[in-house]
Amino acid sequence: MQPAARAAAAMAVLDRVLAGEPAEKALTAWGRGARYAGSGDRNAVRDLVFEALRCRRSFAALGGGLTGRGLILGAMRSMGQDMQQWYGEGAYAPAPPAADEAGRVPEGDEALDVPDWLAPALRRALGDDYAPVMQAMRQRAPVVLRVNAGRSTRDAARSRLLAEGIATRPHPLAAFALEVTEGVRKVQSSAAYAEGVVELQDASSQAVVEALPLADGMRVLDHCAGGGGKTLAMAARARLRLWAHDATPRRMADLPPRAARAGVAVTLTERPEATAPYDLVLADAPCSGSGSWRRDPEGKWALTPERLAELVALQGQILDRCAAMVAPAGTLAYATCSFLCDENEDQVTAFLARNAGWTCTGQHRFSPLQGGDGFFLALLARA
Ligand SMILES: C[S@@+](CC[C@H](N)C(=O)[O-])C[C@H]1O[C@@H](n2cnc3c(N)ncnc32)[C@H](O)[C@@H]1O
Repeated sequence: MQPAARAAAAMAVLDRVLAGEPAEKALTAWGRGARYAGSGDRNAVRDLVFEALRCRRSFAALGGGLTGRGLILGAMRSMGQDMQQWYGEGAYAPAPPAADEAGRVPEGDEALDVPDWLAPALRRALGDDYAPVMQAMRQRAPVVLRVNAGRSTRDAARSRLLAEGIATRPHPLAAFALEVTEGVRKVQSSAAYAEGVVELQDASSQAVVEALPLADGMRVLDHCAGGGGKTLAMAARARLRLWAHDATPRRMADLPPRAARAGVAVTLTERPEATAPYDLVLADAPCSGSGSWRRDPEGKWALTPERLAELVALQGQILDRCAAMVAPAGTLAYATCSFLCDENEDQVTAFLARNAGWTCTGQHRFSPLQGGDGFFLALLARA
């Protein structure tokens, strides 16, 4: 496909997304109908779509409207290009911009691609880092691997990956983190991945697990396990007795094969209370996801004040439920991939006010300026 045809395809996919279809679904539907598209074309269309979604507000301003066409026109203009270059590319080239598609230069929160209603809460949470962090959230996220300490050292894993055409460099945020610098698309088909030497995991996610007080022999519950990224990272840190729970058990469907690949044992449970108490309970709670907007840009535009209030209430309930399962002198670790104080520090303050006999022994914020997603971790100790 010519660049013009790829741009036209991205416009059509974006129109479906703007009409309410999830981006992955819209891309799959386009891919099924585009048998002529090779893997390079599919990757290029996908990259364009996700870039336009990360920068939806500013590109719509630059491109003269919130449509698939406006977003791609805005993307071109943000790179100092215009559709002129495509006019020779035949029938698939988008039509030249009309007079009412001139667009305008975005300013302030519009230029930072922040929804107006969220800007005050993000400013409060991020302070002087607000603008640089929001700029960072407009960029594509790095691909980071976690070396499985049970299978390899970081240096040995780097050599293995390099032999398969995947170049990496150590990531400063976590001891076993490697950032992929070349060969990103080869990772999931590599032998190193298939044999459990490496897993895909954001650097802040890894740093959160490194900050947990884990030791051999501990009984540990991952209460919001999802696909099990943190479950497996915890298993790599110490010899634990490990349980994983999720309110939607099918989200854990990949966990048994991933655990087998990594060579660790995890028990999935629908009734975590039945095997309580635990020395440590991790509540990696459902949240706004504001810290991972680079990976899930649709989440930025889908969030509403009502949904945020629901999430804050749910986080409080999860914390209280988890607290009841922590053994005396044990730890409740509360994590979110959110920037917002409502979901982080304020949630901890409210928990301590509701629950006597607990103290907060540490709070950490991980910033995208350190190279990972935005994350928050609070360690709560039971007296
Ligand atoms: C942030 S994700 C977890 C990501 C996961 N820990 C990882 O590292 O890959 C939050 C998870 O919480 C689950 N969840 C939502 N409500 C829950 C509840 N009330 N109790 C337990 N899990 C819940 C969701 O299904 C989702 O999988």
